[in-house]
Amino acid sequence: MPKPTFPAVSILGYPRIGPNRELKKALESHWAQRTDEAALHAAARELQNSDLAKLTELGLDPTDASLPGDFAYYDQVLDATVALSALPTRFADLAETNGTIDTAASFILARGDESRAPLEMTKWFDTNYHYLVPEIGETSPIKANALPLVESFKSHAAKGHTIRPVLVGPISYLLLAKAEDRAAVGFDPLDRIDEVVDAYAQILVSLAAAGAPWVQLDEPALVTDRGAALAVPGALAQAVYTKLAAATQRPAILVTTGYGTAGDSARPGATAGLLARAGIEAVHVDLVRGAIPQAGFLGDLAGSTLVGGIVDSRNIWRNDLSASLALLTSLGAEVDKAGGTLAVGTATSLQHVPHDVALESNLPAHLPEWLAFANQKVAEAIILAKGINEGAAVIAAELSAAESAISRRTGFSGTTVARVRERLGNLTTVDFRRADAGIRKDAQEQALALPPLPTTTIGSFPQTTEVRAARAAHRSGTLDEAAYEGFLKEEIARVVALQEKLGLDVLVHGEAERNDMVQYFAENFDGFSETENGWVQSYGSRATRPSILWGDVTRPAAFTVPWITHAASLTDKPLKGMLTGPVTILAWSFIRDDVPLALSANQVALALRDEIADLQEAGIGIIQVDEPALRELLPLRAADQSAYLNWAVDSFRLARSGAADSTQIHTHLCYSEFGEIIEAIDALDADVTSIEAARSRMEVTEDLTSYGYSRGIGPGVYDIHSPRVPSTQEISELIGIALGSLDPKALWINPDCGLKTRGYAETEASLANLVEAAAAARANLGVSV
Ligand code: MET
Ligand SMILES: [Zn+2]
Repeated sequence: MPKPTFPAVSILGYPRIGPNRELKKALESHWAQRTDEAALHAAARELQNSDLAKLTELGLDPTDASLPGDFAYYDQVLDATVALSALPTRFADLAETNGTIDTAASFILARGDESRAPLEMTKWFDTNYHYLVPEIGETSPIKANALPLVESFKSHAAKGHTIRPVLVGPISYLLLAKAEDRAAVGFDPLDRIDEVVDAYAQILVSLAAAGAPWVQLDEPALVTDRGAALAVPGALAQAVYTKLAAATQRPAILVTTGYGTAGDSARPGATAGLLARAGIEAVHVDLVRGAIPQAGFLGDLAGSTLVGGIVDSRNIWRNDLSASLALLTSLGAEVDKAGGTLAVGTATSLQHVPHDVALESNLPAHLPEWLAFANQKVAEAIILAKGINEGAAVIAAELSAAESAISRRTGFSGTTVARVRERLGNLTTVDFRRADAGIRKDAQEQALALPPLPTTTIGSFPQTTEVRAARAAHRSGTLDEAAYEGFLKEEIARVVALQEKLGLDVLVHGEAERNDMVQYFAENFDGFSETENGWVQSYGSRATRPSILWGDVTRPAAFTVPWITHAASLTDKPLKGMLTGPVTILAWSFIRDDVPLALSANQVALALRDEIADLQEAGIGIIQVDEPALRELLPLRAADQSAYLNWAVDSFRLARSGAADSTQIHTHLCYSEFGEIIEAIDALDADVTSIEAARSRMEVTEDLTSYGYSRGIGPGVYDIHSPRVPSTQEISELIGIALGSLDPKALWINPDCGLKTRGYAETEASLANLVEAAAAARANLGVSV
């Protein structure tokens, strides 16, 4: 029997939060017990219906499974945990009598309860989306629960939408999981693949019985080093998909491999051929981040469809339709030769981009025509499918519109700024280097005269309702410039007085003027713009609004200096100036696709370098350049990592190398495990590095010491992610652990991260304990101040 052909055009997934963040509102009011579960389901269903109606209106066929059924209340990996009833042992009591996980239980997995921490959250591949990490042990249950998928399919079918249920695939699910704490040493979640595959096979049968013609299994983990090794001939992926393909009575299967190149990167396309020969009907390749399948590697596609993920779903730029059409045409010829059919799709789910450019009314005039958010991208995929199937002439108007928009983008005055390019061109190695650490240390000791084990914070203080209200009022024009400035100055004075009262050694201004540590910089640099409604899901009900970097970066004027010098004028203690580093600014913005990222990083670095010079000039002797996202952009394949780390580290060094020997440069890292990139952290050559460490009980301190890191280090002594106040005793213990491997002269005492999400009550109590624990540690060392 010939295999069914996949629709000529589809998308892998669509933003789930709603154009007006409807899902956020529905979830949060349910969690706050303002609405019951039925109301939540109704609101979610209404949002899904309107999203599907929108996709249909844009031109996806509602009857042939072109519409992705990728809805998730919280997270797609959590939904796979639900589909497998894979309750971690520590949550075993949440199981229904038939072993399944219901909606209420899934929210406890996601958010924890009084007695249990939630599932760990971690970044989804190299994106800013966070998924809930499955915890799998030798005996944790694995039992198919197709009901939520079946019900969703049926209810949409009843409304005329034949969706294609989407599920994280079995290999990726287990590769994204971690072993339960209680599992035996050496146990690997992948040990349970056979049971997981059996459960998937049962889910497929249930979906077929419900009438689903297609199902989508996402296998992005096949693009990582570990997964890639499983996606070559004779390895696990072949066995798993041969087994699933052999399931009787199942929907046709699309396997997707977004975020890079699946399998052997020297043989792009080979994994698609392998899965097709295993009996899978459609295989997707990422043509944006992954390598283009080359002649010969696809081998025999055995009548399958290759879905070419040509529309970038990680970024917001309008597609260069002519280039895409050319690429698809030549790929189509290869696919044809290999005995397959080419269809058009997106590189990954569109969950990483906002809904619609049409929702923006405040962008600078030149920008909208350069952009494509999710809805525009759907239209682009449809146009490209038309182009390859009916010929370029049919889409001539769209090709030429895209071409002229792109040529206006290239020619726009801010896209390439000669003086910025010239300044970059004139850089030499000297611009990336400071004097030896030892020389700097002596100069700083003289200039700053800090006590041993200096205490400090990471920068932000609680962003109270009043702070947010004042910012909103300023934004909307009801609070004028002078009144807003007055408000912020008072807020800074309060924060400085509080730190003096607490007895902290190095003070900060508190960051009340910043809505967000990246957006604030984007607003003050030229080359960036902010959206009004460009929300992208970060995790659960949370969304961020990344700025858009569209041009060469310049700094019209000093902008942090007034706030920081105001703070400094109110105290005799040293005041630490606070900046966000180049990598983090880029990681949390939409970046350019017309220049290398390293070039943008150095442009941001130069803008920061000028700000640092101005801060120093204004008498600020300590400056922190935060790089919490340094680990996040690390490429998925080891072979690509050192090139990234080189430019990332260089951009940091460029930003701070204008500082005098006596100016103490700090950096701050958080949000992930940094063990893997210790060498790069050392290469940043900051005078002091504060780093998240409390939850891992100072693990990183030892890693750093054994690497030979010898400059200042502030491993966080308390976790700021919850309102819990750490006792003095607890903090003392962590300080003790740090002192076990560190030179006391190098140790700083600080929390894990900024305090902006905390309230004042717990902040004051926690910092008081921190100061007390530091004093006790000094006394133990036989020093006092
Ligand atoms: C995510 S890192 C945050 C650093 C920033 N300076 C703050 O204290 O909020
Ligand atoms: Zn942080």
